[in-house]
Amino acid sequence: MPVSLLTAEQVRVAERSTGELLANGTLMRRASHGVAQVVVGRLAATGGCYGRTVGIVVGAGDNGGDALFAGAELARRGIRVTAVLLAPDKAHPKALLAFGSAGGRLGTELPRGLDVVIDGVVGIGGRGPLRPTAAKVFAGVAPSTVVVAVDLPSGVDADTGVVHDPAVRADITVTFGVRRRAHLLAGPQCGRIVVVDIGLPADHEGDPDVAEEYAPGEIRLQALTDADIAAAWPVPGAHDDKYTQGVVGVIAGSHRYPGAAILSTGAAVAATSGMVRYVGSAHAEVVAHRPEVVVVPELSEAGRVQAWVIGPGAGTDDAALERLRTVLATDLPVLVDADALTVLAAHPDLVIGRDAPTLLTPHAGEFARLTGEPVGADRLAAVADLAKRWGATVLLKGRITLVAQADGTVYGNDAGSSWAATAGAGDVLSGIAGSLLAAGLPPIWAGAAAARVHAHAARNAASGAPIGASDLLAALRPTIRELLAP
Ligand SMILES: NC(=O)C1=CN([C@@H]2O[C@H](COP(=O)(O)OP(=O)(O)OC[C@H]3O[C@@H](n4cnc5c(N)ncnc54)[C@H](OP(=O)(O)O)[C@@H]3O)[C@@H](O)[C@H]2O)[C@@H](O)CC1
Ligand SMILES: Nc1ncnc2c1ncn2[C@@H]1O[C@H](COP(=O)(O)OP(=O)(O)O)[C@@H](O)[C@H]1O
Ligand SMILES: [K+]
Repeated sequence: MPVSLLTAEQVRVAERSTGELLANGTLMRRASHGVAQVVVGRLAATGGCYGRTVGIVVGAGDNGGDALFAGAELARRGIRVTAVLLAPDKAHPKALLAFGSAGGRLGTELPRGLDVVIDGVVGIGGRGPLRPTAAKVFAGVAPSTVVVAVDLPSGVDADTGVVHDPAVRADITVTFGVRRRAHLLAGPQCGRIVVVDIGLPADHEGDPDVAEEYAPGEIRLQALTDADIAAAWPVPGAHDDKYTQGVVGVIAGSHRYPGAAILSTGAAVAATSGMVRYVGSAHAEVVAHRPEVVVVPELSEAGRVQAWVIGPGAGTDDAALERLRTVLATDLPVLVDADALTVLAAHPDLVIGRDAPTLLTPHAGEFARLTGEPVGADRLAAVADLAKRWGATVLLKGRITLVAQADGTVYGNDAGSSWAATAGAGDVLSGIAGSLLAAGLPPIWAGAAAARVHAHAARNAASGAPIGASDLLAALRPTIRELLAP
């Protein structure tokens, strides 16, 4: 089941729904216990707890309360804990008392050479960047110190994932009950994310939607899991043949840029069974790499397909516009990428009002061409807005890929590494997503599943060293095998 990522307000609604547990502080005790356990686990794995040193940076709200209660628990285990209170008169009174009784010390700055620092400056109540006093404290933290953020790294916006400057960069983020949007949108800033069960309804009823109510058109952010994707991935059945599984047509590449055609068709061949057609002037090169691709130079000669991919390395001249016009006039799903997006930017009417599914796959530069302005810091709002205005599904590329449907549903994927930031990687993505579209997956699923498999393949191919797009392509089949039969 896709994982939901909630806004700060939705998290507060979920917390309020527990009634007494919130009012009597049980939730906070569970949350702080979770934080302490993570820190203990980390110390235990690297030599044990006794005599180790932990610093706590404490803000004015309940996030600081969590940190202080966690600090009390750590102090009782023989750890030397020092807390810096950023707003001493506002620090959570009960937590401060517990911290002092357990033997925790207060300081005006953090000791040097700490094993762990706990960021309890702000959580979902935070606004804007770290304030100067907090920034000064974190500036003195050594790179070898493990930074554990309570709920969110402070300075990261809970709803948009915008990483303000300065902000805390965490190695581990411990959160409570349900994931916040920033845990996906600012994944690299959060480090490893640990979700602690604090007894919110959503934890127990197996339904992450319990806490959520959405008005029509409101953004609803989710992440597909490997299990979701494996369940949806097209696998041929006993009565399938090459046609029944969906034929994808790829219009890509040129004499000048044959590589895009080879990468896109190669990915389409690897991603699903069935059949791949190719239209374009790189047909000889495509067949030389993949003899199973059925190639023709002209669109008018192409046989039937169930979805089109158009654009990678395909040019932006009048002929390219005509081909784009022709495929978008069909009632087939169409994936528009690369050069075709540049052409489309001048002719948005070709997509707006189209009844059949359309998947646009821009990187940030192409996105700016489509909308006339940069993506901006709030990528989620930007991609959801374009999808809504154009009535299309939009996949915005990057380390965090966001795929937005016109109704406000957005699937996000953190690639987990950035090895895919290499020329031609987008051509591979287009082939994967196109073949999934041809197999009948809705565009948001085709885009999100392709992005996740693409990211896994990049990581597998790289395993610690740089890759080119051909390496990513070669890793696709083993990656899909691993996904389907883990
Ligand atoms: N509800 C529950 O049951 C549970 C809640 N839980 C925990 O509570 C957290 C939410 O607590 P919260 O609502 O008190 O807000 P919180 O994130 O501590 O920050 C607000 C304070 O920070 C300040 N401030 C704002 N921006 C700032 C900045 N940039 N830099 C510095 N300071 C800044 C601002 O004060 P100001 O200085 O502006 O007066 C404001 O008072 C949540 O994330 C989770 O950890 C868990 O225990 C589970 C159960
Ligand atoms: N920093 C990054 N981390 C992870 N993946 C990335 C990063 N930057 C780009 N990618 C992925 O690599 C691919 C690049 O696509 P694109 O920019 O169209 O490249 P090209 O046009 O050269 O094929 C996309 O799938 C994108 O999501
Ligand atoms: K925090």
